Amino acid sequence: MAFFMSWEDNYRLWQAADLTQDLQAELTEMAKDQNQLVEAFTQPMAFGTAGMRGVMQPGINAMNIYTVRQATEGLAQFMDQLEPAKKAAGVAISYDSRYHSQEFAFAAAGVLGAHGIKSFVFDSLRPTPELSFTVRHLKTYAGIMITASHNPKQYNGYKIYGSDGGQMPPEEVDQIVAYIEKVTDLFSVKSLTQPQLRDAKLLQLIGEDLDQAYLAELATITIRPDLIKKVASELSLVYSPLHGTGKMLYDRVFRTAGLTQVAVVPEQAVLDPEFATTLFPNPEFPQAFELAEQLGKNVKADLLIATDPDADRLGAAVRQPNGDYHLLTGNQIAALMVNYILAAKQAMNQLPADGCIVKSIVSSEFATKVAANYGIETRNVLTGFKYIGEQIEQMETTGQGHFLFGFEESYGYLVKSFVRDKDAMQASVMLAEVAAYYREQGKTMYDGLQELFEKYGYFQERTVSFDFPGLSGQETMANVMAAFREQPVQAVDGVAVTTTEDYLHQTKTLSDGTVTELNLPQADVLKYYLADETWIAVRPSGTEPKIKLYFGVVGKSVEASQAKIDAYQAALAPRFKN
Ligand SMILES: O=P(O)(O)OC[C@H]1O[C@H](O)[C@H](O)[C@@H](O)[C@@H]1O
Repeated sequence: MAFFMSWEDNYRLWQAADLTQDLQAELTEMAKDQNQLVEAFTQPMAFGTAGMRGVMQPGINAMNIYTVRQATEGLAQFMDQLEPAKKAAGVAISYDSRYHSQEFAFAAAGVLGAHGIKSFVFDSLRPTPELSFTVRHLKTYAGIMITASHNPKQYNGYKIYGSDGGQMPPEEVDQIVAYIEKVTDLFSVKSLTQPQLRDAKLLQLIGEDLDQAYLAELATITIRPDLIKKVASELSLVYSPLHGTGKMLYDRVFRTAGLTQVAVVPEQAVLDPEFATTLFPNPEFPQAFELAEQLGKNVKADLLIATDPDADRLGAAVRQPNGDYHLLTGNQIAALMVNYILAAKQAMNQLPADGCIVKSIVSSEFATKVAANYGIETRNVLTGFKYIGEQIEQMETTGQGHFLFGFEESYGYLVKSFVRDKDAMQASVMLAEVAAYYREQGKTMYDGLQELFEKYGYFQERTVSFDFPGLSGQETMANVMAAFREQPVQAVDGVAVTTTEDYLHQTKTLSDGTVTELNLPQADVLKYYLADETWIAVRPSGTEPKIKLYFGVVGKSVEASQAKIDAYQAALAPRFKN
């Protein structure tokens, strides 16, 4: 498929192709709406924050068997020019509960097989973090995860992992993308069938063997098993896999950690590509917790946990004194875990002097402040867990720094480095242990959060998204970002901006005009620091057609902090008008 062809030419090629029956029918349906054709046939899919993600439909800007083969052909050609041992190390492949996920996984194996590259494919769906673990455990050269994470059911996606188990960083992905772009005829990519792969010994199914190895590592997450044991009979949890891969392991994960009172939300423990009980299978949205809350009230659960369909994100709600549930934000969950991990390790004399936590530049300073109290450094990276993975790799190869925790505000956390992406299985165990910690003191996690607020300040954050769908949306987003640079923000709601960081130009500008260089990779992000400890960031999302506006404030109460955010949001909102 030529990339510089008009959408009409691309569309004609697809019309003439011998498509699968489903895609043929969908193409006929799409023909009724020219806008849809323009969207699907103008430009190919891009690799964003978390790989390639798009709606499942015909087209070059869509997820379908042909674009999956095309992407894999690029990876295979890239691997062809590696030294033989690396190529021979093969590729691990997993997939989630979405429509076509398994089909795409085996399609990828088929293309790799046509290049003589061996695939290790899961016998059924497994979490993204388990795939990351598998790449490291089997020492494969790369990994592929077929998932659109928490996106709606119409979407699917393709993530590539490097041999360290982290999502491949942009420099390597760019090399692979250069190969992908050369695959101009999507319909002639060679692919072996499963029997052919097996005959050629280029396919190995994996499953229980990897589960056991991963579970053995998960068993090491608990810092104080004694604590859990002590309160296990009273600590009640509700868990929901939101119709996805968390279902495969949660039971054994919690049991291994010593948690005995775990009730699963039965309707959401059904593997379902429709995600029928959720508006969005995303634990960031309160609606995803409706059924968990009902069950929680029945069993008087202390803690509700939900993981997204590929089990890399985790959301949680804690019981308040009146019996209602309080949804925690990703930043609060991280602060609670950081506080517990550091306190427990310090008490056990296990806190390394060069320990550090890693977070993204759009995540809260709450955890930073907690960590500083224990003398622990916080490193900041760009959005994307791959950058946290990169830091871990650096610490382990240089011996400088000791990874203690990684997180992003977008509900992603990592406790231990046997996985190099966010891991909701690890986080589930750790959060349950935090609940046990408070329970043992006769408190709830809600009380614990209030204590942290009182000690460190009432940190509150909010992420507001402005949607700009379609090709025209891309242009509008570019204009909005350009306007932020052309008419710089000097004050917000009357509060002066003291520092502006522009990650695209890699500059840090103080209000007196002094400019210094930022030492993070280039990215379209602007971050403002205000005179009152507030920070505000703005960036186009790398996974969805939207601009995200982030606020982080500290105040004397939750209400005061929230009121500040309201005022700042109102002041900046006009900049996002179309
Ligand atoms: O803000 P975005 O670019 O949409 O990314 C939001 C999140 O998307 C995915 O979950 C990535 O794995 C995360 O690393 C990222 O934080």
